[in-house]
Amino acid sequence: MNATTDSKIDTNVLREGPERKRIEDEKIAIQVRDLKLYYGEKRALNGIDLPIAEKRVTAFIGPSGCGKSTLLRCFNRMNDLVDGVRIEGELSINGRNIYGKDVNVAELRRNVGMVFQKPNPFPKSIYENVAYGLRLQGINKRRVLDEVVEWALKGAALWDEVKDRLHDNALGLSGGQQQRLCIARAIAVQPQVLLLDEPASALDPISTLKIEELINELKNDYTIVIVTHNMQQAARVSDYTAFMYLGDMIEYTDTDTIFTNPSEKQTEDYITGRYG
Ligand SMILES: Nc1ncnc2c1ncn2[C@@H]1O[C@H](COP(=O)(O)OP(=O)(O)OP(=O)(O)O)[C@@H](O)[C@H]1O
Repeated sequence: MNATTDSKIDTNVLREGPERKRIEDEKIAIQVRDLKLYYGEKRALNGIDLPIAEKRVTAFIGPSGCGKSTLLRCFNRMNDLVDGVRIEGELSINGRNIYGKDVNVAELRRNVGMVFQKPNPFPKSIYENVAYGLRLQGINKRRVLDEVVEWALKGAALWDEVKDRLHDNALGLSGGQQQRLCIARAIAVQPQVLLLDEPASALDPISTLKIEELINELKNDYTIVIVTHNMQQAARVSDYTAFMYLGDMIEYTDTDTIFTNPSEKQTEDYITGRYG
């Protein structure tokens, strides 16, 4: 699947039926208010307002450099690790401002898992990759770990492929399997929110499909936010889509509407491949 050339949206992949989702009817898991982010002097996010619905998939789309990953990384304070970053505004998860003074960032990251573009398993066994977060929490009981490892690998649709080689090195898995392992590692600690930064961009079409099916399953239990360059993918997997441009949130609505009847010309130009 080509991330950049499939700009024509097959509307058959969009949900059918008269009911369109409305953010007003949703329980809001993450609230972003007037969020500004500066890398040194340069402003990368220009006052973003965005409610994110619980147990839904929200996609961020937009041309390269518009701030999608920067915004995603605000949700688990990954930007704290970048020198010279300054953030203004508010970002609450389940009603709690995650930039507040009393926030335990390690705990926040446990609660807000992240999967990156390039699969990044540790050079350890498949089993130990999944058990890693639990061991960090001091959980070492074999029986508990066995159960969670199996549950997470099943949740990530990888169990059947690896159950007979749990103690093999994770680096021996294919790229698509490694990415599902990273998803298993992320869900093993049972976060509430899962951030996916172009999780399928390095994968072949079959692995991509598996990841998309998995996202569909996972949204029963998790609030998912995904950055993708692939608009077919955004249309297939997400309930809500935000189109960003040069650090601004241009349009945010249900995915069906954004791909069939966007209200902003910039959105339309982007999804029809006129720029980006
Ligand atoms: N660590 C950093 N230091 C300085 N500027 C940065 C840093 N990371 C990102 N930027 C800048 O912030 C802006 C937004 O970048 P970001 O990576 O969030 O965009 P994006 O929409 O995710 O792009 P892409 O689709 O190419 O991944 C860009 O102008 C980028 O150059």
